[in-house]
Amino acid sequence: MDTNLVSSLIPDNRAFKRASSKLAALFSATQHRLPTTIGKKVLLLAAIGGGAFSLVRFIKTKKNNKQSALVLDIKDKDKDQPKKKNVTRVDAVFFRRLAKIVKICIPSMRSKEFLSLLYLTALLFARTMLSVSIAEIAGKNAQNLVARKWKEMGEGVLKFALVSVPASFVNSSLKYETDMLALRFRKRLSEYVHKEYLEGVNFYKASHLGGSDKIDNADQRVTSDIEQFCNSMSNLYTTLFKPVLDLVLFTRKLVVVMGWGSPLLMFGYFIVSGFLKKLIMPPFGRLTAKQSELEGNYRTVHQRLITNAEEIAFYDGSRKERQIINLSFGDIYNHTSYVSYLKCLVGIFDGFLVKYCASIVGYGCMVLPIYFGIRGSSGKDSTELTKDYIRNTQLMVALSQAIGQLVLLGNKITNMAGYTSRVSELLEMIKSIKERGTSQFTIVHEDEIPLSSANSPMISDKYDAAVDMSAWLQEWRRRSDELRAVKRSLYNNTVRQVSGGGTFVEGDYIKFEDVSIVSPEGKLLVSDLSFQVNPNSNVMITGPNGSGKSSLFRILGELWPLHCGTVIKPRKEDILFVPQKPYLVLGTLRDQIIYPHNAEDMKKFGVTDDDLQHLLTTVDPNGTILRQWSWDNRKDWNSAFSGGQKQRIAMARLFYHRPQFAILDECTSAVSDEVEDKIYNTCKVLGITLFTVSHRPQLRAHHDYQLLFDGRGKWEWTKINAAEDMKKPLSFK
Ligand SMILES: Nc1ncnc2c1ncn2[C@@H]1O[C@H](COP(=O)(O)OP(=O)(O)OP(=O)(O)O)[C@@H](O)[C@H]1O
Repeated sequence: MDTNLVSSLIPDNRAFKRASSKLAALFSATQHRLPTTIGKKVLLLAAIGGGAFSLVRFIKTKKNNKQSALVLDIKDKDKDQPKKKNVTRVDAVFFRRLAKIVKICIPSMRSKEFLSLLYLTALLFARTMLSVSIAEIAGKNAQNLVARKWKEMGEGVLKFALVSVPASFVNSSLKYETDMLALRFRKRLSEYVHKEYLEGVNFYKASHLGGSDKIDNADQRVTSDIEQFCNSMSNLYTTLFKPVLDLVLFTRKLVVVMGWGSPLLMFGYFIVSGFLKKLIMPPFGRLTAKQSELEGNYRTVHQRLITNAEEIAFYDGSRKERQIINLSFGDIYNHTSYVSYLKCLVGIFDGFLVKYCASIVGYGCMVLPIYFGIRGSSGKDSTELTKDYIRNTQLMVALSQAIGQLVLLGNKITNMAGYTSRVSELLEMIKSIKERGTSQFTIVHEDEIPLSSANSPMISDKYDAAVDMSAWLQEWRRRSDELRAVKRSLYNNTVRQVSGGGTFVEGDYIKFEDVSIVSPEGKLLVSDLSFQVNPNSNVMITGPNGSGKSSLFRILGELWPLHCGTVIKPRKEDILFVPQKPYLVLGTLRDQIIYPHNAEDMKKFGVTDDDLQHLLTTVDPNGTILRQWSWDNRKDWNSAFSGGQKQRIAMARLFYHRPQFAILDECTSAVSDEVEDKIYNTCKVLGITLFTVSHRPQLRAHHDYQLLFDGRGKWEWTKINAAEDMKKPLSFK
């Protein structure tokens, strides 16, 4: 502020005059330190450079954000479904939805939440009253100080100390009550959602039945989104109530001491700046909802990793899963940096218009009546003017803060619109599921199947259905032999950390020497196991439930430590595990076959979609999969495929990788005997040596040896005589 203007307001105060002239001297010294022209140039360059840098960053951030939205579509979402309406604006829909949720959070006037709201209101009211009285005391103290009235000054300080006790209590209680209100809202809303979501089989329908009722990231919505919504609602009440109350009280006070002119000027200013702000405001509601969705995706991919940890570990799928998780996090990173940047831009605007410009207008409002000597200021002495000045400054600052907070409230409300839409969608979808409960699914006729399915590779021009399959499989075997070295380069397994007391040795065959299988809980499942499997001699493993069949593979796959003995086995990438529970990765139909490879790996190996089609047709001759989906289709494959289709996909994956050894852990139980025979014959043609866990005697026909566990630690290794043993039960001798 102009120091001369201040001095003129307080003409008798010499100390103040001295201080202000020192300040003015300091100011002018700083101004003259740089030659003016150079200083201006430097400032101009800095401003242009800063502006250009900000612009480039803004464009870059915006571009990144767009790319991520295009590339990172990794959600378990059916793209063929029509888009759900997603309203995240602050409009009538928002207020309607908000009113519905508020009704759930505050069910009655006698509810805890309503009482909590009343208490919070009383605290807010008390805080404003205390602020007004602190402003009065501060003004009086300043007056007494300037007038050197030490006794009154002492009383003033004492009053200040007395007021500070309830002020501290009120401030801390306000924070506590706001948090508690949010927690109470969350309890109500969560319990309501739990009741609806877990009623009957709603949770199943919500996550497994497709269509517009399908809830994506239900867990994220129920846990995080509800919490965020309740926090923002509780905070909104506090931040809305305070400025409104301040506005009324401080305006009243100001009108008494300064008349209507100054407050009206202040209001006018904020109405204009509020309008300007609305013009430039980015769609923060939609961006907040998007942020929650991305956080939900990120949570989902981590959750999938935990749920399917064993299957992924068996497939050695960490590389692919890392890509998926990084992609999902990258999406969050890009989006968050874009939103932060927009917030920064809006913050610059807010700071300029709402804080600094408002202060300038405030000073104008305060100084002009004194300057022109209106409202009785002309006859006042310096102590009176100092008192007025300090009191009016505090009132004006409080008023401008109150109006500023109301203008800034727009940011909070748009943010809240995002959470409101996420929570409302959840409630609306659950309601729709409940209402649809007994309705039937609509039959879609062949000619109504969407275009993407009509493009399915089954009718692709390139695919030659009449090709001689056994010749094609021989050719595939030759090609995959050539590719083995390239595939090996994908994994860096030469140095392996082996935990436990036993030894792993690399070899061209599988051999167990005096190996005991011990469970993580220390239970001895099989003791001193010794056998050898050479290439092209298949082994069948049988035994009662829980006898340690899968555990044998956990050791072979190095998921469990080797307790004792020696295991000789080929490199990790030469053994493929096909677990009991077929694992389906997030991604396209193509990704399901080539897992844990990705599309780039497949291209690198020279494998085409037609090759994949041949492989899939081997296990799915009627085309139950390819007639429905094309290679680029993305689905929630766990729900989309039937049990048998999942197993067929797992087998096509086995043929794609064509390892030297394959471990089949009861993974053909859901396909017909005919398809099962076909699968085993194809493995023979491709030269895959099998290790099969099965309880079905007829599978002996495809195996050379049998390893039998008795469930009490004993085992038996026998040569299979298919003709004799076919009908024998699979029991210990
Ligand atoms: N992660 C684990 N922690 C503790 N115990 C485990 C774990 N995994 C398996 N077990 C135990 O090890 C034992 C053998 O399990 P395994 O899965 O090898 O049985 P299985 O012979 O394959 O049975 P099934 O025929 O039912 O598949 C079981 O008693 C099981 O409870």
